[in-house]
Amino acid sequence: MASTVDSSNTDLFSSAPALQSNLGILSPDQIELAKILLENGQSHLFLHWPEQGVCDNDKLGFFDQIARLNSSYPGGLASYIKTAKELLADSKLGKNPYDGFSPSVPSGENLTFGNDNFIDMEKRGVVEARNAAFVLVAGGLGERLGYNGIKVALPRETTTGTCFLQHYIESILALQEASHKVASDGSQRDIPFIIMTSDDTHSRTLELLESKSYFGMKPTQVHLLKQEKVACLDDNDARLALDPHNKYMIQTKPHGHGDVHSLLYSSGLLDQWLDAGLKWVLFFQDTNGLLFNAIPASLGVSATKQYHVNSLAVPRKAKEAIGGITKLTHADGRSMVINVEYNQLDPLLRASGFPDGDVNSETGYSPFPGNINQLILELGSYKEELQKTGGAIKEFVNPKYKDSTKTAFKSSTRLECMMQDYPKTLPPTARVGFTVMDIWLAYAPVKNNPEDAAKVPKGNPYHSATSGEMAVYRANSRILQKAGVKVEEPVKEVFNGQEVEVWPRITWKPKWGMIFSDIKTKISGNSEISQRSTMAITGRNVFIEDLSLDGALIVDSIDDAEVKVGGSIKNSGWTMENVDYKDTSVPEEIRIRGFRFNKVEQLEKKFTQPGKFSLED
Ligand SMILES: O=c1ccn([C@@H]2O[C@H](COP(=O)(O)OP(=O)(O)O[C@H]3OC[C@@H](O)[C@H](O)[C@H]3O)[C@@H](O)[C@H]2O)c(=O)[nH]1
Ligand SMILES: [Mg+2]
Repeated sequence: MASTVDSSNTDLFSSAPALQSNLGILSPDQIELAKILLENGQSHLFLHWPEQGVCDNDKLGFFDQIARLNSSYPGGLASYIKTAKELLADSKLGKNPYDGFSPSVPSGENLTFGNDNFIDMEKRGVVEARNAAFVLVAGGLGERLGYNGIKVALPRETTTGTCFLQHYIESILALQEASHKVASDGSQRDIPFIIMTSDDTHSRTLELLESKSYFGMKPTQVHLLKQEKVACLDDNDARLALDPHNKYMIQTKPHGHGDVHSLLYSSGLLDQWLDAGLKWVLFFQDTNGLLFNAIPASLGVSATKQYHVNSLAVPRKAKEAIGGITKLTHADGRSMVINVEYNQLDPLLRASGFPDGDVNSETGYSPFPGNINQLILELGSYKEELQKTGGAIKEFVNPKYKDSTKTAFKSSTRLECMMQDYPKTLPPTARVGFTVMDIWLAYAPVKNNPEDAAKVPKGNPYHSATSGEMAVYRANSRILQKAGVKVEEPVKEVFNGQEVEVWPRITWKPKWGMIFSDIKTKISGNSEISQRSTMAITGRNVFIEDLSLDGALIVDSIDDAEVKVGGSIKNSGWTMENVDYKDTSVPEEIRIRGFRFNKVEQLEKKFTQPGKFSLED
């Protein structure tokens, strides 16, 4: 219905005379949006508007943005403002969002790398992988890291320089292939890969994919879903904030990774996946170089236990910036197992019979497992739930108040939501579980800049570019140790003010070995690798047999070449040089690590012909 200004809303518009005098330039739809704003206490947005004829294009631009904000939020701006007022009032009162619930330590599935159960779970996971879709949430700016590029373009490790996105794609492709090999009907299916982006990351993510031919994935296999930002709020009345640089624009900020559910729901992909027979949706975050060490076994757990929701977790250090998986039991008997975010765990515990708050137990860890925000959801029940909720996730607000009167904010705030809050609306019959794995195997995110990382309490993980890379070498070294290789123990070194274990710099492509039983088939005899060594395997059929490595070795081969890597290899190798993070003459992705390699000498072998070879060939 075309809308005009009739007698019933002259009152409304007379509350904003500057807007009223401009109604002539607005379309009926825009007038409708203006009404929504005025009805919801937003007349301040027009106070500075000059008379009609001045800056009219800016005014129309303003309404373009309002239309976007209104259509991209379930229930529109009116609903956003209403929720904001309620949450801001609760926050001002200091209301505990977990009121009525008491926390306790939940019990979950524990996996130990390399034992029989782990190996069985990995094999089961590989069978299931062909029924999975992967969803990467990568809309965040990474403010804590402060890196200027997109985080998925950062090298996971600098021995090969492979970036996170490439590693993720190659891991999914390796799983896809391994899964087809064991599929009973032998049919082929491409595992869908979804990336949630935002205005901050979208074009750079797309450019990276296109410039690298999607790292070998079919472009049709990859879908980008862009999340929109939400309006910022200036005060407890949820008055929308104007952009400090443009008075005809609302300031916006990210709404959080919880948007992924409504985006997936509205994309129509879930129905396609169900029709195609898929069973699992796996969510993961932008910078965890160890993640795919944990995927096959935990997918196996989901399948075996028939979990609707399976969250991956690692032992958590008190006050570490990762959420705690908690059992919350309500006075009325309801209970749920859910992530309590790291900034809320301490106050929740203090308010409910744990006077010391978030502290380590006698094990040296928090009794609450740490959420690594890798979720495995069963597709059927997920779709059913989203049909009820439309993908809306419980929101929260986290204003930073100027003072104890809690009336003014230090800077504008906004509503946020988190993807791991998805189980909050599930019925009590839902099978919600979690799987705990070793930190060295499963979790090493890159979130903190060097300065903040160096200030992390002693013994807590740094979550920096330095620790993220060192964790890849540690995990690979330990996996080879378990497979029978004598890998020399690490030395401690300090980079960018952080003391880390430096293991031999061992890397391989996912297709070389995705699960432990595969890796073991690639290793035989008695092999040893010294601490100062570097070993990069980029070929598939590379077999390590009676190798003694003290230096640097790079082996690349085509799939049809079978290469035996053995004998004694000794050279000057690659040394590590300290780099200061403040030294802007060094590229940012290197200096945030605090070291770079000096490639003094290496044995580099490439096998480009089919056949059987050994290193001497
Ligand atoms: O609006 C957003 C915000 C974030 N994200 C993505 O969500 C992921 C996580 O973002 P952050 O790194 O800021 O998350 P945080 O470190 O604050 O906490 C997150 O990871 C650690 C877990 O223990 C926490 O429970 C979880 O919330 C990233 O991949 C980021 O790109 C979005 O896609 N959109
Ligand atoms: Mg964050």
